[in-house]
Amino acid sequence: MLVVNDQTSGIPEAVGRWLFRYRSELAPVTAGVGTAATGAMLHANRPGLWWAIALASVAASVAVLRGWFPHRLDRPEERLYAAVTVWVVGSWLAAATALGVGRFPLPWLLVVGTLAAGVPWWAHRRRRARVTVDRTIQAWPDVAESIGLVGSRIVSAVVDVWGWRARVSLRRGQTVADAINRVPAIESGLSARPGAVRVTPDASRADRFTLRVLTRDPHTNPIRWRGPSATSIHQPIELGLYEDAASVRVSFLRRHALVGGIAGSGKSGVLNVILANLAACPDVVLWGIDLKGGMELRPWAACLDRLATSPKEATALLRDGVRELDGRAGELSRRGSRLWEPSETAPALVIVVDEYAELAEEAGEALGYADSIARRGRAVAETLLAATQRPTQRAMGRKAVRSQMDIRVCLRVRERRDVDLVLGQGMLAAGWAAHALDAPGKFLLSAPEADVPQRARAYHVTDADVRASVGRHGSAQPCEEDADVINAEIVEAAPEDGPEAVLIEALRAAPPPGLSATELMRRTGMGRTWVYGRLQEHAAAGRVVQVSRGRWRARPVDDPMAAMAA
Ligand SMILES: Nc1ncnc2c1ncn2[C@@H]1O[C@H](COP(=O)(O)OP(=O)(O)OP(=O)(O)O)[C@@H](O)[C@H]1O
Repeated sequence: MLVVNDQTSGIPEAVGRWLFRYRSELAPVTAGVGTAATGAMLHANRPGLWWAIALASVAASVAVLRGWFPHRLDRPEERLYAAVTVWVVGSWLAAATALGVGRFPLPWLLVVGTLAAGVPWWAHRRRRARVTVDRTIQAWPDVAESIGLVGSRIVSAVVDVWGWRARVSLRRGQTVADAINRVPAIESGLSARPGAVRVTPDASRADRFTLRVLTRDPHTNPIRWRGPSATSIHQPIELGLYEDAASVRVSFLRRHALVGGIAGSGKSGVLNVILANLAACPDVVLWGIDLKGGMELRPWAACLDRLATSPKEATALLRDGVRELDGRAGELSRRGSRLWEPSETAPALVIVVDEYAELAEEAGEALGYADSIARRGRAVAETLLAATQRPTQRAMGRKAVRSQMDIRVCLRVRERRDVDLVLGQGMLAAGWAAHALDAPGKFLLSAPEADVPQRARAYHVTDADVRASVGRHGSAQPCEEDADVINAEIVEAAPEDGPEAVLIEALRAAPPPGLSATELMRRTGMGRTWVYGRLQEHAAAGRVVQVSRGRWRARPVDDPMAAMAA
């Protein structure tokens, strides 16, 4: 008897629990039944109210359509659905109030209307996601217990385009590192796909973290590059997109950068994005070192003032980089300033080194120069941008280059411990799981403006994009001018000897595409500042023209543009 009682009391409870659990799915049916009951009640008590109900339903549907309420309906298609539903329900209710719920064809209309309105409701992705989140919040205490985060709570949760995110509060004594170490367990506890969960520390509270569950990977497809985001080194460069579609923006002004990742992880792809932006900045001069025979950087040759493809050239390039640095430092101290502000006439110098490990192996002497630039280059806007597979001590040389890298772009690494190698000690434990990145171009960025491990994917710069960039920003092709017809004024301005005489002679004899500032520095033996200073003065006096970005020559006498400028 006692058993029978237990069973009978258990059935309504189970049904109640089931109804409550599936309340969202049952909402159209509940609304249909509720509307019929209200119609029956109104018809029995206030049948004359039908016109007020009809008017109210029109007013309410207009208000919904205009977005006056409810505010969480932020998409036009959702508002349209809600407005039509309100109007149809209101109209049916008005008819039922006047005529009675049982009058033909009102019952049939109610059934058909409930099903018709139910289909979009049941199919709606955001609603289903919301329901999943609600259920997850309810089930979290059990999940937390089984994954070893007993006592943690979901404080709030929102659904987004790719899944949902929640703020999780930890029990006293638990840390974000505990959650990070349990990411695979969380995925299992939530029955999510492997790789779907992200745990991000909360910068303001050590006992909280953001849990992100991606039902779909936003980075499945390559993201087409949309053109340069910067026209000056003073502006941040957009490297790609985070998983929430926000762009990854980072400033390269006065910062050395390291791009690390296994072969095929997309290092050259990231370098291409950076180069495509820097090439569009007239206040930047680019030098390149590519000891893989120029395979990666040669397509950019026309945008590089110098390209070294052999150990000897690389050593000479970095040695000149140090000379340039010294020249700039001297110039700064003469001016009494602390920082070199890059401009078109005093550009920043960025030295790009593809596969830095080759440099360490084949041009040991060059490492000393690179180290010097890494330590002293920031103030004078002379920086390194290095890519390498594994930035070990051996690959980076015994010098301090790696520790000087302010920007770290970490693509996929093979082993967990390589995360710390690229990003710095302790980063793996802090949740920077670069070993779990699963497609080329996916990366984690550590920089002064990016201190949380958010996955991003670099823009995909195609070969055609590189060609277009080089065509737009590279040196001009030789033109048809007669190189011997030059401005007489520059000849008159020439002193008998000294660097000024060498400079003028070089500019006078320059071929139509002009000479780069680097070449002029080499010929005169003077620093960049001196060369640019002289060029500016001659250009202001109309004696010299800038043929293309960073290339100069004496003004031809029959150059009408130059004559106008003069
Ligand atoms: N952001 C990206 N989106 C999509 N595909 C990319 C992206 N970056 C690179 N890839 C593709 O991945 C492949 C490898 O890229 P990449 O050559 O840049 O890798 P890497 O790390 O420089 O390799 P290696 O060390 O061998 O030079 C290429 O086929 C490239 O097209």
